[in-house]
Amino acid sequence: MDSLSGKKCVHVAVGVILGSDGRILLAKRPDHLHMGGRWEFPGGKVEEGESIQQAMTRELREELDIGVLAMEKLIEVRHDYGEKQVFLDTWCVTAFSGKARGVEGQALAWVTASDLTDYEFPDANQPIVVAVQNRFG
Ligand SMILES: Nc1nc2c([nH]c(=O)n2[C@@H]2O[C@H](COP(=O)(O)OP(=O)(O)OP(=O)(O)O)[C@@H](O)[C@H]2O)c(=O)[nH]1
Ligand SMILES: [Mg+2]
Repeated sequence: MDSLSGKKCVHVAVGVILGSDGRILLAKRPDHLHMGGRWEFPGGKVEEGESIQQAMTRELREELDIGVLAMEKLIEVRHDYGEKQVFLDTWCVTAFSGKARGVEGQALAWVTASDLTDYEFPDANQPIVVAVQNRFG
């Protein structure tokens, strides 16, 4: 809990998943969720007692049925949505096992770093897109 605002800060594991051809995996958020209909980097909330690696591994197994083999830190982004604050703990997933599929029925897209600007992301994601383009663009 953020003691200044009293608003809960949600710690989110965000995965920039790199395919073997250098493209990046995006997933479409279901319409009924927060920021629904926008494209996101797969991931989800870090649970109590979990490390970021454990959370990323669990979320990407649940959402995409892949196994995280290697990840490295990219950027930390804090954003206030008004109704909630998010801490997007963003890592590049540089190696994974299996073939990604949208386990929850979500659409997936493999996108080059330079094409990321064609996609509509949640409001917090702009610094992530810039960081990805700086590193891989
Ligand atoms: N996964 C993900 N979440 C993001 C991104 N950008 C962003 O603002 N978020 C926000 O982070 C929060 C948590 O993400 P989530 O909804 O994926 O959490 P989750 O998988 O644990 O789902 P759940 O709510 O069903 O437990 C949401 O409010 C979401 O809008 C992003 O690129 N990827
Ligand atoms: Mg999620």
